[in-house]
Amino acid sequence: MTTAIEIRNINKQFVLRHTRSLKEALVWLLRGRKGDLSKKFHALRDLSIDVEHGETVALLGLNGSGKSTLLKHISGVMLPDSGTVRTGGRVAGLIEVGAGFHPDLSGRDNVFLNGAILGMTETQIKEKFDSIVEFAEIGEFIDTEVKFYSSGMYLRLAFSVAVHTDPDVFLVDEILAVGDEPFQKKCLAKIKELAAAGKTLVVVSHDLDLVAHVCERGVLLEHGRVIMDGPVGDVISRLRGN
Ligand SMILES: Nc1ncnc2c1ncn2[C@@H]1O[C@H](COP(=O)(O)OP(=O)(O)OP(=O)(O)O)[C@@H](O)[C@H]1O
Repeated sequence: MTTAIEIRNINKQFVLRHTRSLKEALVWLLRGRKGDLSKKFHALRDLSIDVEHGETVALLGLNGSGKSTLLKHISGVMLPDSGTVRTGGRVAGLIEVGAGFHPDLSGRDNVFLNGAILGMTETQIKEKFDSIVEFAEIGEFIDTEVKFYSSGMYLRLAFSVAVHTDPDVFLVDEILAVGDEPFQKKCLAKIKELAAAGKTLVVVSHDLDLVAHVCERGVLLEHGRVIMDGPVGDVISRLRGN
């Protein structure tokens, strides 16, 4: 196996904007703007992790532990303040449902837009278009502007485009939550099909039974650090406090 994702010592801080009183702002100005009026929050701390091609990894942890932030770094939509992120092969997936979709364009146009963003050529998208629409079960709504879609319809189309890009690394963030049950089952079957075909999966979900079903490896985050990395069952047991 070769490395699909190589993350070395990444750090990410967010600026927390606080509303300051006029007095505080005045004192800050009179002191020559010394210090920082905003506070910083360390979301990822010196985090390193390697994922081999074909591994299925669940990112686990309590709310705010940094799972989604880490996934955004793997996808490249976020850059670390320091450290490096390297990925091998095509990376696709669902991180924020609807990201990469333009609300004023139809579903059809968005398939072409999103497909292109995910690295497909126009010919490839044309070839797969019918299959994308069929999987999404969007039917006649494909020519409706996506701003009129329900969150489930967004998810269906976005998921369908992502799986049709033939990704080497597939990222999934808590997306199945907005789909109805039959579609969740269909997505899950597709995700397992990708895993069986040797694709690399990184999944963020609070549905521990689901991740135990889909992933073999678990990575537990706490305050932006990896505190456990091992078989998913062991990591889930720790998370559940067993
Ligand atoms: N763009 C941002 N600006 C400021 N703070 C942010 C931003 N994105 C994330 N954070 C903060 O970073 C921390 C980690 O967020 P993240 O979404 O990665 O957590 P998570 O483990 O995925 O949580 P959850 O289980 O609730 O989805 C949180 O405290 C969050 O408020």
